[in-house]
Amino acid sequence: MESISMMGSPKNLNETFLPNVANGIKDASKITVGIIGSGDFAKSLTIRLIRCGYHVVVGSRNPKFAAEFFPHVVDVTHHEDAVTKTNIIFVAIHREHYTSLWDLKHLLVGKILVDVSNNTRVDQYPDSNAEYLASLFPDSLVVKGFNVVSAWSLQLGPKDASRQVYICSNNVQARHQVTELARQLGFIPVDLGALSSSREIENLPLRLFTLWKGPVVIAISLATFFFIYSFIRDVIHPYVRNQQSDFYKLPIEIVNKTLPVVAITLLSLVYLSGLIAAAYQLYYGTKYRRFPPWLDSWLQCRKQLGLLSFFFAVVHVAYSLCLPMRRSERYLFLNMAYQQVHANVENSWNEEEVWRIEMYISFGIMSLGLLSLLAVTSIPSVNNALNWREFSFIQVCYSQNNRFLLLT
Ligand SMILES: NC(=O)C1=CN([C@@H]2O[C@H](COP(=O)(O)OP(=O)(O)OC[C@H]3O[C@@H](n4cnc5c(N)ncnc54)[C@H](OP(=O)(O)O)[C@@H]3O)[C@@H](O)[C@H]2O)C=CC1
Ligand SMILES: [Fe+3]
Repeated sequence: MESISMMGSPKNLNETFLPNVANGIKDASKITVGIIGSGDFAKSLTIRLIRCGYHVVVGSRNPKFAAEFFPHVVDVTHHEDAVTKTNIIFVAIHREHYTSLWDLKHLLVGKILVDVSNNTRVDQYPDSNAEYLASLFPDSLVVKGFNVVSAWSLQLGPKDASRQVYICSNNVQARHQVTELARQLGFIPVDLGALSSSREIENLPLRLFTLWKGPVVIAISLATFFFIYSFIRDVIHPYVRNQQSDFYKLPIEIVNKTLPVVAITLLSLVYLSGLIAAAYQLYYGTKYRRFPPWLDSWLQCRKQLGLLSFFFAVVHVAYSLCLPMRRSERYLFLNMAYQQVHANVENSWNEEEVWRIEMYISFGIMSLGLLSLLAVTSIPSVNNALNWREFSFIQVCYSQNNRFLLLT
């Protein structure tokens, strides 16, 4: 069997050197994968590769010292020796040190170099690290991948860590081989095509809740606005007019008045974007015209707006359930009872008020139930399990839910 550990000139990449379990041609135990660098990533990747049956050769500047940190089955050697022993080499060093491999250029011809590097800032360099590596070694087959998994999650194993890895390369064969290797290591490879995607892949770990930023800012702005409005209306205004001090309402009542308004406003924003998009298409008489960027980003973050709406609704429910527990509520209740006795009123039953509150609570619970259903279906694994018809059904439930919420 032709193992990639065979020495010599560039191999024919049409011939895969990774194990193919399906037809039993290859055996992982006979395959050597190279890693340049002996840092955290190299150590974790080594452990994962060994667990999956691969043989690993590590290239280090100081192999004697580095060998102490690797299992004894790992061949820790000099860079030059390591790259001659394998055809697939993980470059687990930082971009600044790529040039240190320059002397190995002739040994790397036709070999797969997997660039796993990350940057510390988005778009830190004019070109991506993988493109830079490809420019240094134009005769090697550079593949970008594995940078989205941390050394920690590599060690934990596929069950406990994020499983998707994004892979791209200008060489289709090399890309397929690394994709297959990722699969063998228990990851879900996502093929992003040519190496030009590497910039996007390198920026992925640096993004911080990209789609959440806008909705969170909107939610906080709305909450602040409605909180100040309710505070002025329910606390400041009675104080200025009648010298009535209702400042005790601030922590619970005013907050609880703000929450449902924010929830329903966010929910309406979810649907408003769709309506505006439909109006836009009707106005221009075509669905093939691009939406303006603001509408595009609005449409993209509907899920986040919906989930934030759900969050505010849940917190509102928790606050509302706690309302009768308050000391202020008890005093007000006693005062009311006293006034009633004083006024000689025997029965204070108000049929209209009773019905209003019964309906209010019932609709509130139903709305929350339907909102929860929608929140659950937004979880990717649940969403993937639904077919198009089931998804539309949930959407109809969701629009009914809006009516419930408006009624409440
Ligand atoms: N750590 C992580 O969780 C992740 C890391 N990565 C990427 O993996 C790569 C390695 O990261 P990590 O292992 O954490 O880094 P480390 O700093 O732990 O290790 C880097 C390795 O590079 C080698 N090195 C250091 N200086 C030089 C030099 N001047 N010339 C040549 N080689 C040098 C060293 O190996 P030696 O002394 O044996 O030569 C060192 O062990 C980086 O590109 C990083 O972005 C990607 C995803 C996650
Ligand atoms: Fe309410």
